Amino acid sequence: MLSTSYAIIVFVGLLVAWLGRRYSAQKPFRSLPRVGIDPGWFGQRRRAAQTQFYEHGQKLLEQGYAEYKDTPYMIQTCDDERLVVPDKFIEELKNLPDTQLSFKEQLLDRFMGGYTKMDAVRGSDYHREIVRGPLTKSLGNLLPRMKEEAEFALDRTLSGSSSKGTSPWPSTLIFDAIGQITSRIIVDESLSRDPTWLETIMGYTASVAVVSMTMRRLFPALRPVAYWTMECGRKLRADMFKIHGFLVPVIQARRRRVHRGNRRKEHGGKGDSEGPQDILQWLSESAEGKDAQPEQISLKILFLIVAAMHTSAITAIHALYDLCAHPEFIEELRAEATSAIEADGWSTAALLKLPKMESFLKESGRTNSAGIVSFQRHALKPVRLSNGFTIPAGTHICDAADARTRDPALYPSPLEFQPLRFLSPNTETDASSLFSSVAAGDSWFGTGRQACPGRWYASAQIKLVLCLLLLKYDFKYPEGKIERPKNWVHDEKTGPDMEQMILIKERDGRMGEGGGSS
Ligand code: HEM
Repeated sequence: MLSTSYAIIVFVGLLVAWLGRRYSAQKPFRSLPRVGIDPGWFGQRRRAAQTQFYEHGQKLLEQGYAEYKDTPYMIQTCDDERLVVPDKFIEELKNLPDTQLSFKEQLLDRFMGGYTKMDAVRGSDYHREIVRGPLTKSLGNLLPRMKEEAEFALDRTLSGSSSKGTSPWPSTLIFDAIGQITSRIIVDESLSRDPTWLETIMGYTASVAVVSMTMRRLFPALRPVAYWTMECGRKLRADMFKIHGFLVPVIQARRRRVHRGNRRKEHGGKGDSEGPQDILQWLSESAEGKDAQPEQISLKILFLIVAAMHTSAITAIHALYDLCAHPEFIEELRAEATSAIEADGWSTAALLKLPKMESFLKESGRTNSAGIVSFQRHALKPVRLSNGFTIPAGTHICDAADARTRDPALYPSPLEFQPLRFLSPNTETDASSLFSSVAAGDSWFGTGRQACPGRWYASAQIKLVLCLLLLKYDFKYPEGKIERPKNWVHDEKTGPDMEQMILIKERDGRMGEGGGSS
């Protein structure tokens, strides 16, 4: 009897504490408007609200964008509740330090960093600094290598499928080219062309996506069990294990080489000349303490693979689809690329003389959002907005980037694809007209201080692949297909239809037209 009363008292105490926590967590947002179904005080309508967002998130955010220009509003997404911040406030937030508004923390949260091991980048920024520093600064030196890999991969994919009498999927063609370039930039050794390594790094991002999506929908207490028992968890662990198995011996061998060189120098001999110029080396040289352990370096490479590969490939696939849908523009871009490369060779200088391509890529980015929200940040400290509202610590914020791209006040005739919409008369001096620029606030690469540090590399890589395609190949949709395929939208993600065919042949006619059809 006594123990029953005791249990009831404990239960009521816990319930009151839980209600108190929920009340104080939700209180700051109660005065704000909301779009979509309210999940309710006890989360009793959360499932319905999540399903609504999964199916109609894009429409809901369009509604929010139209109705709330001056006030932040709440929305239940497929995982947490978000505070959507209208454009008006982004200027005041975009340059806050990541100790206050953190891109990384929200990313690790959404991508289940503890399970996917992406949390290896928590607590240090070597990965970001390597990309922003040595990678970007070395672009000029890296370009010949990038071109070699792109040509190798395009040729491999096209000759492979032409020998089977088929056309490759454009998505396969682009993923192979981007994957091969990135592979060599990560590790400039024969490993970069090893088929098992390539297959593993290319499949790894998909494994991360599946695990994080699966885990996010599970009750937190069930996640550890799911991670160890579900097929997607097993696949992710196997991918990571294989990638470590490839990278760790390379890191160790390089360190042994440096060590031997240093000993030779100590004894008056000659040390080794400069080490390889690749991401693995830059990370190994700059990381300190625990971060310098080979497994930790390998985990940081895994993070960069997720950040770099899929994003770049999807951007290039969109661009290819948009080009096929605007064949009249192909000749214009081809002429521009031809004259830039005739003048400066295959160099970064040439890639900066493509004003039409820059505008075209920006328009392709505008009309094919990377996701329906952007500027995703986790508030680590409270932030006071100019309208007096304080964003509490712990809030996940975002902006309605996709809805913004169709705002006629910002983009006249927003539903029309205008390849030269962003053309600037002075591309060479007007950095904001470049695809890599985040100055105008409408970039694929994010906003402000924590915008993508890989954007210069990504832009060079995509322009390189497009130039190669334009100069060496003719491509078009199969007969009867005029418009580009519609993008899919689920949850907060969108992407191109991966199964659209295009016909592609070498321009000198050596390679026969593939047999793909729509
Ligand atoms: C077209 C390809 C790419 C797109 C569209 C893209 C997009 C983005 C976006 C939107 C962000 C978040 C920025 C924000 O919210 O303001 C980001 C962050 C990041 N990106 Fe990219 N990215 C691309 C390619 C790359 C490449 C090639 C690399 C590396 C070589 C890279 C490395 C990173 C890293 C390390 C971060 C995290 C930065 C941080 O922790 O503050 N990205 N990217």
